[in-house]
Amino acid sequence: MRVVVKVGSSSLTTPDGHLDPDRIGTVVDAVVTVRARGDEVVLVSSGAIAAGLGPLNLARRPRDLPTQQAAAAVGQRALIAHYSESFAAAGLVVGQVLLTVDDVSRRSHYRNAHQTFAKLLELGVVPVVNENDTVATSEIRFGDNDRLAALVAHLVHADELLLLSDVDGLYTGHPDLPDSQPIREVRSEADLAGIDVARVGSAVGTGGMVTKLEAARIATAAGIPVRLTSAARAVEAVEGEPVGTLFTPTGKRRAARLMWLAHASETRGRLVLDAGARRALVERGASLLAAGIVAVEGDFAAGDPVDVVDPERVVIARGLVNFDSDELPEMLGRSTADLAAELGPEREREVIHRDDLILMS
Ligand SMILES: Nc1ncnc2c1ncn2[C@@H]1O[C@H](COP(=O)(O)OP(=O)(O)O)[C@@H](O)[C@H]1O
Ligand SMILES: N[C@@H](CCC(=O)OP(=O)(O)O)C(=O)O
Repeated sequence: MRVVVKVGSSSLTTPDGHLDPDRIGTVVDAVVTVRARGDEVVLVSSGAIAAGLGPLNLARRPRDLPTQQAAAAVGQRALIAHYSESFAAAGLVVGQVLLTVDDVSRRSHYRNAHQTFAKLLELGVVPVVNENDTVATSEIRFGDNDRLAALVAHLVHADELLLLSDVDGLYTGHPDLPDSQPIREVRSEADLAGIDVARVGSAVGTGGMVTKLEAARIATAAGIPVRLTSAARAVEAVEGEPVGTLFTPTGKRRAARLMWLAHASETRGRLVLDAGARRALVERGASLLAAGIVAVEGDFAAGDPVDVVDPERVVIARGLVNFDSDELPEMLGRSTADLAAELGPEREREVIHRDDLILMS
């Protein structure tokens, strides 16, 4: 059994921007409980920026990226020092893993990260993961660690993802509102209809409940169950108590390549399909041929991820394109046989092969 535990900034730090030893202690206890029964655990911990505020005399979470990066550099050191000491007391060694979007979205990096985790777990280390905030720029930033945790859960082939926050589960509306009711189980998207997650959460956390639901969607679609509860109930959660909200799997594990394609990659352009090509992709699971494309938008190279949109510009799929954006215009609407005859055999390929295509709905 392999568990990924993700804990948010609001559950680890005091409002004045320092680490809260008692609250970190409950998370450490949960990890130690998992390890004591012989299971493996990866800890995804936020809190670097929040823990850097106090030492830098910053009153609140900075809005600008350079100050966030500086705070993260200071706070991450304190965070990992605290974890190292706490886990050492239980005889466990900590390894720090700082990831960028590229590490979970580029195929070669993904493989590399997978091997690193495999070795750390084999050696009995507790990997403590965070985004590499000090180098991540705004364009390539996760920002919140919820989605990062879901992608890490897929990366390490986790059996469960535990999201720990300052709230003890999902509610029908903001938990401060008197009418909000707890939700014990989410089995499909339909169970989320009418649930209000619009209001943001704590002052130090990012994304609120919205990013947690996104993380739950990513993980459950890949066959990984997700439990959302408060950090205070972490030990009960890892002991299998039915605390918080359980999101049950909705899909099966997918190839890592398709996982990052759907959830982590940034597309470089769009291919607009005609109605026939749309049907071929959606109903028959066919590859995308030049004959069914009516327009090409953006500037991309062969191998880049692109969005595939229908005539109304609704995204229906994402795929790895086999041609550069400047090669495609002369190919549009033409049959594969024509392309081969007029432009050479290298143009005979499908524009996106079905194995490199993922339907988005
Ligand atoms: N429907 C809802 N159910 C539960 N919490 C909600 C809901 N809508 C908004 N929230 C807010 O989301 C917050 C958790 O998000 P966040 O502060 O980003 O946490 P973390 O730092 O743990 O990632 C909760 O404290 C809560 O105030
Ligand atoms: N990587 C950032 C995490 C950002 C963040 O606030 O995430 P979260 O508290 O999980 O919503 C940090 O360590 O400060």
